[in-house]
Amino acid sequence: MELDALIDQVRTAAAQADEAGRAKLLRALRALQPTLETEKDLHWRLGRCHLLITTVRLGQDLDVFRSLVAASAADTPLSSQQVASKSPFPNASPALVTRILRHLAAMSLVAETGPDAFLANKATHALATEKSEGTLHMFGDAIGRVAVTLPEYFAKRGYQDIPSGTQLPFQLAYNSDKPWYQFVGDSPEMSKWLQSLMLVVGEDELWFKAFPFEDEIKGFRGDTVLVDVSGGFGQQCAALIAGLPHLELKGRLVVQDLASTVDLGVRHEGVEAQARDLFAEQKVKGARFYYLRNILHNWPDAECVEMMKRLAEALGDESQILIDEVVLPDQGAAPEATNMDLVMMGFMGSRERTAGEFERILDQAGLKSLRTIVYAHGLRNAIIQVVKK
Ligand SMILES: C[S@@+](CC[C@H](N)C(=O)[O-])C[C@H]1O[C@@H](n2cnc3c(N)ncnc32)[C@H](O)[C@@H]1O
Repeated sequence: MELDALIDQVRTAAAQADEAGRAKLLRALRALQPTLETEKDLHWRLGRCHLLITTVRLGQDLDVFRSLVAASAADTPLSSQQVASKSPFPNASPALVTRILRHLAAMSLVAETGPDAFLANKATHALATEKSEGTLHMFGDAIGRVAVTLPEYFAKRGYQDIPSGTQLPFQLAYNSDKPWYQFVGDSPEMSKWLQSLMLVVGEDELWFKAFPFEDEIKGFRGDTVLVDVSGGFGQQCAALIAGLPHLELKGRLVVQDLASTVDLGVRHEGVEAQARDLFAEQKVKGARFYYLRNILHNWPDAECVEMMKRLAEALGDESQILIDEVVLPDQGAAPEATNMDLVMMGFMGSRERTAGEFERILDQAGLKSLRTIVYAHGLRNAIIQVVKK
């Protein structure tokens, strides 16, 4: 009974917490889990990892989450047979769908309201969107495929850290010679998955709510307020326009990316899209901000120095660079960040970095940081404000 009261207290605290409180509680509960688990529990938990994401992917392919969300709007639970019949594959086996739904319910990703009766819960709603489908293709198919090659890759190479290069776990997993971003550029499908992932990882906490954007652009006389350097489909520019409407940023924002990304044609009103390679001359000169979000972690140090030099050459008197990246603390990094570090290693031979590691890159490019503002509680993304030395 005492335990029930305690669990209720935690539930209430979770419901009432702000973003920082929520992240703190989640960290504490994660840390608590291994102290509660037996050896067997631990092995079962690890043993479920691969199949969990695979089952979600199967559920998305079969529109399980979308069907349950629609059923929940009418408050009418669906059976496995009904879920199977609503899938894009009318011959899908209800027996297979039963197995999938049972595991999803066991993992609290759908609600089981009775024997063979299912509805949506909070997680189901999150998994029933196009961006979630793209994100889980990335996490499940692409990242999963690279992840399972790591033991073989490192065994063959005597467990050395990856310096850089093109013979990475990604190439082994995909049996390809292409660097990751060339591979993405040749695959519109993969490109959309990647941008979905970028959308999901960046949508909750907006950097310009913590960074004093409005104050910083006061008195700026130039035309271009911000160039989102390799900004994908321009998600951050769109968020700026929507989040700070009174600043009238339309027409003063530029998003640049590889031609293959720009050619996919996703546009936002008031945002100019330009094809530009990161290592080519920056033709937009003297913008107030050159903003790079999740770019440096894609590249080894030498390439980072080169791309920063190209930006340094374009800086005017009022220009600055904003690097939006995870900054790893010297101790106690978040699991999202350490996970992403290993993903970067496997796909691009690159890494997440500490403040000191960023500073060394900036120094070699003739730049220095003014300050660092941490704005996201999960990944602990931060804005590093950079000027010429
Ligand atoms: C991790 S995504 C980040 C996208 C965006 N900044 C965001 O945070 O949502 C990396 C981006 O770099 C782009 N990219 C990769 N190689 C590039 C290159 N050589 N030149 C320009 N852009 C490149 C990709 O197309 C992709 O949009």
